[in-house]
Amino acid sequence: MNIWVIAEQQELALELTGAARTLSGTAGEVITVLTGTEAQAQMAVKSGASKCYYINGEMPLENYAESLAKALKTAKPRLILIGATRRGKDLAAKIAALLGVGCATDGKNIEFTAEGVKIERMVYGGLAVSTLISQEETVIVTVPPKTYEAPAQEERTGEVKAFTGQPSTKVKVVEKRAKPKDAVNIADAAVVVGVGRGFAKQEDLKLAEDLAKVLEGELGCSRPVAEDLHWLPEDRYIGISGQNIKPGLYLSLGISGQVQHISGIRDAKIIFAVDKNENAPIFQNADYYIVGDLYQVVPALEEACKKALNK
Ligand SMILES: Cc1cc2nc3c(=O)[nH]c(=O)nc-3n(C[C@H](O)[C@H](O)[C@H](O)COP(=O)(O)OP(=O)(O)OC[C@H]3O[C@@H](n4cnc5c(N)ncnc54)[C@H](O)[C@@H]3O)c2cc1C
Repeated sequence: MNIWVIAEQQELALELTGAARTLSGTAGEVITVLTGTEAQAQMAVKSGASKCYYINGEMPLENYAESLAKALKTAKPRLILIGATRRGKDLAAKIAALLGVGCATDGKNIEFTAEGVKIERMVYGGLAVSTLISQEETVIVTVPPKTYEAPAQEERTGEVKAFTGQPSTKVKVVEKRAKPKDAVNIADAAVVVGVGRGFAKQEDLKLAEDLAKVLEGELGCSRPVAEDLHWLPEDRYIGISGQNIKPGLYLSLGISGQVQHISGIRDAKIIFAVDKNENAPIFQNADYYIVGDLYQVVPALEEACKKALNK
């Protein structure tokens, strides 16, 4: 089975290339297209790509929809995996329309079966799983970061080429400025301390920061803390429209636990929640919890952790 992978982020390109290699078996071709350098493309080959095209130009990925669709029309892969970043989702919709094929968003547990390509997707904000079988000749699936593990790099050879298709856009890039971004990616943190609207003031987040420091963890938050209150950067909010995290420990402080937040913490190994409302929905998803005022509980937790960890 031939599979194309298209991703704008290096790590995601490797995750999807590894998944595609497993799905296609040794005989199938895996063609990866990534935005990046030749060296990054070489890494995709070592992750299982038979060929890798790199796009190292000025234009964002979605502007290559037409030229990529042209290449895909000729190649006719059975499956096209596209990294579900904002740009990737835009690109997937455009390519699906140009090729006239179906597009399943946020897919996981993808399998080739006798009936077709089986794809699982979370629906209703993560409350249910829908299973689709695509019997089309080609199907597009967008896959969020961290759905698959990036494989170990192996000594492999494959073709690496600059993508020659041109971007189609009337927009001209006049200047590029890096968006101020947190150096930390909470999706990779082993311990995440999540803060919610249970904190009355921004200064009070210091309590959570201190606890996170003792636990050598990172601070995450609910969406309103980042988007409405602007107390933390947007790449720290967790949930269906934010980050999916997979820490060993997620410590939720003053977060009610609405389904949109829970969707991002489902893969945490241990969820520990603190909320003053004994009926807070977060408790239904927590392994351990304390009903109490976080202004009293968090300093006590910090002390207890310091003692337990000899800090
Ligand atoms: C389309 C859509 C997408 C969304 N996506 C996301 C998403 O990705 N991520 C996300 O987080 N949200 C998302 N939301 C918002 C979500 O529905 C909730 O509104 C949000 O998660 C609530 O944030 P919160 O728990 O911090 O605040 P609240 O719901 O207000 O909860 C605050 C909690 O703090 C507790 N509390 C108050 N004071 C104290 C105290 N002193 N000590 C202890 N506990 C205290 C309260 O009992 C309460 O449980 C989305 C909503 C929509 C409609």
